[in-house]
Amino acid sequence: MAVEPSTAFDKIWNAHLVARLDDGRDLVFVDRHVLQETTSAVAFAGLKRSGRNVRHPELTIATQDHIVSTDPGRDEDSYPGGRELLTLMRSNAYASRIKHFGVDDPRQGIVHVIAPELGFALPGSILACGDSHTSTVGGLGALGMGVGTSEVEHVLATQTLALTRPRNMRVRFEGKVGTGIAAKDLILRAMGELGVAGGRGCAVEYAGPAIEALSVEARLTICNMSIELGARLGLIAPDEKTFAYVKGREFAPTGEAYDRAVETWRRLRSDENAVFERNILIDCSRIAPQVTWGTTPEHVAGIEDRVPDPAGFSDARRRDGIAQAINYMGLEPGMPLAGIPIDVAFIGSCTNSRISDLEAAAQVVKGRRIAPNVRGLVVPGSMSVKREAEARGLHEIFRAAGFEWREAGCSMCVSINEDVVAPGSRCIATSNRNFENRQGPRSRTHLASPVMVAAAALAGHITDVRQERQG
Ligand SMILES: CC(C)[C@H](C(=O)O)[C@@H](O)C(=O)O
Ligand code: SF4
Repeated sequence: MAVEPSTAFDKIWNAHLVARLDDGRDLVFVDRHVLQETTSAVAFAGLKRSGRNVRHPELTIATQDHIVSTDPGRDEDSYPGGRELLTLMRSNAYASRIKHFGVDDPRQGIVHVIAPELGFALPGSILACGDSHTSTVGGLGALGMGVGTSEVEHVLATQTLALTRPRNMRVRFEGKVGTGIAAKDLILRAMGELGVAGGRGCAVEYAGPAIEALSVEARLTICNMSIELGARLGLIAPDEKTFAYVKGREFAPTGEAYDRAVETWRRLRSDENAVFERNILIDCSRIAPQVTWGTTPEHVAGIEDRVPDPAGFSDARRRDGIAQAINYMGLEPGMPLAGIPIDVAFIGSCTNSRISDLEAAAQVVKGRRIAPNVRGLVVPGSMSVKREAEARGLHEIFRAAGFEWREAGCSMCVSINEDVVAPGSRCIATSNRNFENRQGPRSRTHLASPVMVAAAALAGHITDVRQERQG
C-alpha cells in the first residue's frame, strides 16, 4: 500500500495523537512540560480547586526567569515585585515533586534556553510551556506548544493538550548568506516579507540550504520568532548536528536508548512530495543586517534602508499604522536607519542569549569601548551559558568594553522585572518584541542581531556591523 507523503510536522503530530475530539480538536500527548513563574500559579490553584494532582511530575521541570533579578549576587528576594510568584512556584513545585531550577540552582535560566540545553526538549517530542516562545525548541525538531494558563493546568492534570491541528507551511531560505548576516537577520527578513499574520494557524517548517547550514543554536533563534509570524509553532527537521547537540545532555537518552532514538529521529524529515498549504521562498543573497524601525517585528528593514514614508502607502490603515509607529519611535519618515542614536544596548532574551550569540557579540566589542552615553547589558540566557562564557573569558571582554555582565533571566526583554528602559529612551535589543511599552513605559525598541547590537553599542548609534568590523 502506498503511504501518503507527509511533512515532518505531520509525522510528529500523528505519533502523539490520543484522540480526535468531537469539537474538531486533536488530543495530543505531551512528552515534556516546562513551567515558568508567571503562568504556573493560577494553574496550580486550579488543580487544587478541582482536587486533582500532577499526573506526571517526572515529565515537568520549573524554572524562574521572568521576574527574577539579574543583578550579580541576586537571590529570590532581590526583586521585591517577583518575590510572591517565585516563592509560590517553588512551593507548588516541591509539593508536586516537580524539579525546580530556582535562582540558586546552576541549571536556572530562561525556559526556552534551558529546555534544549538540558536535553529536556528532544527531536520528535511535543513540549508544552505556558509561554508564547516555546516554539524555540522547534530548532531541535520538537513541536513547542506555547499555551495559556488553563492549558498549563490541563497538561499538569492529564499530560495531554486539546489543540486545533495547525496547517502545514514551509519557508525555504535559498541563496548564499552574506558575511555578518546572522540567523536573526534571516528570521527578521521573513518577518518583513510575511508580516505578523503570515503564519497564522500554521506549523512553519524552515528549510533550505541556508537553514541546513545553521548551527543548532542559530536554528533555535529562527524558530523562536515563529510566534511573531503569527504561527502556532515552527520547526526544523533534525539532522546529524541535532543528534550530536542532544547527546550527553542531562535529560537526553543515553547508550542504546540514544542510538534507538536517533534511528527514529532520522525519519522526521518531510517527504519529498509532502504537501504544504503555503510555500514561501526567501532569497538570502539579498539579506543585509536587519533592524526594526517600528512597533511590530514586521516593521523591519535592511541597515542600508530608511524609515518608510507613510505617504507612500495607499492603504489607509497601513499608512496610519506606520505613521503612528514612527511617531511613537520618535523618528522621521525617510531618515536613514544607520545613525539613529541609541541609549541602551541589550544582549539577551530567549532569542539570542546562547553561547554562540555572546561569542559573536564579544568578537565585535573585543578591545573596544561602548559609547559614553550608552548603557550596555549582557544577560546570558542561563547560568550554564554564563559559566561557559566565563570559562572562555567573554565576561572580561564585555566588562572591559563597559557592558554590565549580569545573571540569567528574561531581563530587559520584558518590563516585568527591574531591568527596564527609561521613558522615551531608545534601546537596540537582541530580543523578539518591540511593541509600545514592551521594555518599559514609553520605551523604544529596535530589534537586531547580537553583532548589530554590539556594533551599535560601540558607535552610540545604529550602524552596519560589516563596516564596524572593517574599520
Ligand atoms: C510572561 C509570558 C506569559 C510572556 C509570553 O508568553 O510570551 C513573555 O514571555 C513574553 O515574551 O511576553
Ligand atoms: S526572554 Fe522575553 S520573549 Fe523570551 S520568554 Fe522571557 S520575556 Fe518572553
